[in-house]
Amino acid sequence: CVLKASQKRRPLSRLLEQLLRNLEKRDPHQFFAWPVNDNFAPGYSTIIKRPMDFSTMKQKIDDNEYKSLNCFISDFKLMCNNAMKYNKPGTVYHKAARRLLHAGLKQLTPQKLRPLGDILT
Ligand SMILES: COc1ccc(OC)c(-c2cc(C(C)=O)n3cccnc23)c1
Repeated sequence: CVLKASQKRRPLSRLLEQLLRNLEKRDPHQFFAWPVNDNFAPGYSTIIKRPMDFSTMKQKIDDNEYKSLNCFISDFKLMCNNAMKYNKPGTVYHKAARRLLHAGLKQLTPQKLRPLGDILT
């Protein structure tokens, strides 16, 4: 069937959605799936000035807010670094963030992304 213009996804959006799905697989407990709630994380919104989570990244893709892959990667790093700032080392969340950051950046290396071709230039 022919896609209507409104259904056509921009090439960058399609790529970012694929990368996001792969990153989400590294968060099996879904600690990063939604915004962190101050009720479960006392003082979170005073300590973390720029919260980020996978659902917000998905919305930014849908709203075409990411103009480049680097902006997407910056939000991913921000999300993980927020967790390593708020949660003490040794906590389940700090460890999950460090593992997620490490695994995620391995998926986002130029070697892994080069096969996607000129979509990134
Ligand atoms: C225990 O189940 C959940 C479920 C969802 C969460 O965040 C979306 C979190 C969560 C995620 C985080 C993070 C990422 O810092 N966190 C910090 C303190 C207390 N809870 C959380 C935990």
